[in-house]
Amino acid sequence: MATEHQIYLASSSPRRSELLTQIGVRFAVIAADTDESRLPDEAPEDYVRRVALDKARMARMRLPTEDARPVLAADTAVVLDQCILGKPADPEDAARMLRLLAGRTHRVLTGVALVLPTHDWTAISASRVTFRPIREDEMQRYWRTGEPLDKAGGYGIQGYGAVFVANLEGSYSGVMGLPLFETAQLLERAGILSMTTDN
Ligand SMILES: Cc1cn([C@H]2C[C@H](O)[C@@H](COP(=O)(O)OP(=O)(O)OP(=O)(O)O)O2)c(=O)[nH]c1=O
Repeated sequence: MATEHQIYLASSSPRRSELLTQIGVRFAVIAADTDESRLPDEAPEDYVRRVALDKARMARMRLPTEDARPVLAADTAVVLDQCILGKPADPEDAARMLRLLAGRTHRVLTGVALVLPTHDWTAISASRVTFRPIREDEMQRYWRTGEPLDKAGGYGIQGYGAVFVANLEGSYSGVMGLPLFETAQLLERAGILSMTTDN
């Protein structure tokens, strides 16, 4: 049936849904609840890969076994000097993050996982983002837009946060939360083609 979903997206992020829609994949959203704490000495790349996989596996476990459709999940981290900046807790935390990022280059890593009944596939997208210097009053105003709250590193490249981005090397969709090149590769390996409605 043409309208039936091909995969599940284990994510509450509206950005991930938006990005997956962009490449024509038919999906149903399911919850992705997992412990996102970092293990001792865990490299940022290993962390995003593991958390993405955990999200997809946990969601897979809640599906009926006879439903063999793949589950996709992702995890995004903003990394500066091997430290991971999560989502800001309050305006002070958001300003602290922007002070760290301002006038410097940081990395944005997104791990993607596709879990099928018999095997799992993962991929990582790594980008380098350079911010221009940011004034204190801009930080306060940016917080009041409401944008930083639910985003890793406290900014959204797809929103007002774009004005801070002097340079991007890598994947725009990866920074936004779902790298479409890597995601499409995983889906194609699983026999799911985007840009078509006949599978
Ligand atoms: C850096 C950056 C992050 N983000 C977002 C993407 C992710 O939603 C979020 C990182 O948090 P995640 O923990 O990766 O994801 P999430 O909790 O929002 O959603 P879920 O686990 O249910 O899939 O930050 C942007 O939207 N734009 C950006 O420029």
